[in-house]
Amino acid sequence: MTAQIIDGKSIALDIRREVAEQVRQRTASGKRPPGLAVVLVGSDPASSVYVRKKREACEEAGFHAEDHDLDPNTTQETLNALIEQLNEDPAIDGILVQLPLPDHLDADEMLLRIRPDKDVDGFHPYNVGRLCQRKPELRPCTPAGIIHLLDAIGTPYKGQHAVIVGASNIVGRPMTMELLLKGTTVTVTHRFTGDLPRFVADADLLIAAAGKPGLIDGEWVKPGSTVIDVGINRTESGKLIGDVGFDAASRRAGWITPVPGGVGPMTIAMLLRNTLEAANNHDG
Ligand SMILES: Nc1nc2c(c(=O)[nH]1)N[C@@H](CN(C=O)c1ccc(C(=O)N[C@@H](CCC(=O)O)C(=O)O)cc1)CN2
Repeated sequence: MTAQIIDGKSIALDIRREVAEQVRQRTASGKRPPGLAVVLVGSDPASSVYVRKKREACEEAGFHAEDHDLDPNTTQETLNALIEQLNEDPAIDGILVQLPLPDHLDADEMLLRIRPDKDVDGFHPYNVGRLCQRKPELRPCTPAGIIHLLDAIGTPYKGQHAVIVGASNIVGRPMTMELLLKGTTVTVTHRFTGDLPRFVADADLLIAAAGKPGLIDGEWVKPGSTVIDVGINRTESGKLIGDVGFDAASRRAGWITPVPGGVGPMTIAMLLRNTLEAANNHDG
């Protein structure tokens, strides 16, 4: 068997075009464009790439985008004050602070200060709680993007066993909630899980989000399953690879996402969607 490739890049482009069209209609009817503030603290190379991509996507969609590039030594007080200012700014519908923050800053404290209706990352405890309560409002972008991909390939969800590798706040935990909402049986594995190959071999739906290159041997993958690889790891030669051994996995799986060009572009597309949703909510 050779897996079919889930083309996240192309699906994300379709979403971005749809968002741009809705922004065009908004502004044609006299409404202001959605406003997104993108905050980057420091100059971590991967974060700088993601932030640049987010800013380009905003511009292309016709958003009002504000860049806030802060010094790596920025204090918690300065970051908090910026968030207060953006919370009060009527031109800003969404606030995104790129993670991870430098070690001296407390991301949880920062997230608590973002107004939940402007939390387009879906990381504020209010939005996390709403998702857990089965009443999602602004949803974390990467899991929402993965659900979009799974919908696009006609995933049956109910009766399926999903195995999520990695229990991060950004992917693993909200992904669990998204799949529970769909009626899927979910197992979450993490760094203390023994016998990972046994869990992977039982997964109809494998979500690999550990951020460890090649952690999952493609030979473990269940034949005919769907493999979603969230890992984006740069090798010494500069190549991007996922958490799953792609060649062997794609000989066994029914569907598989590539790295790059799979989940990553969906994260950005969903950020645009969330910002448009926040702007529509702010119209009153
Ligand atoms: N505030 C946030 N911080 C982080 C998030 C997030 O959702 N919100 N997620 C990740 C990183 N991330 C978004 O910020 C992200 C990761 C990957 C991509 C992407 O487009 N990847 C491309 C390859 C890009 C490259 O050349 O390196 C791909 O996979 O095709 C976009 C966004 C952590 N931080």
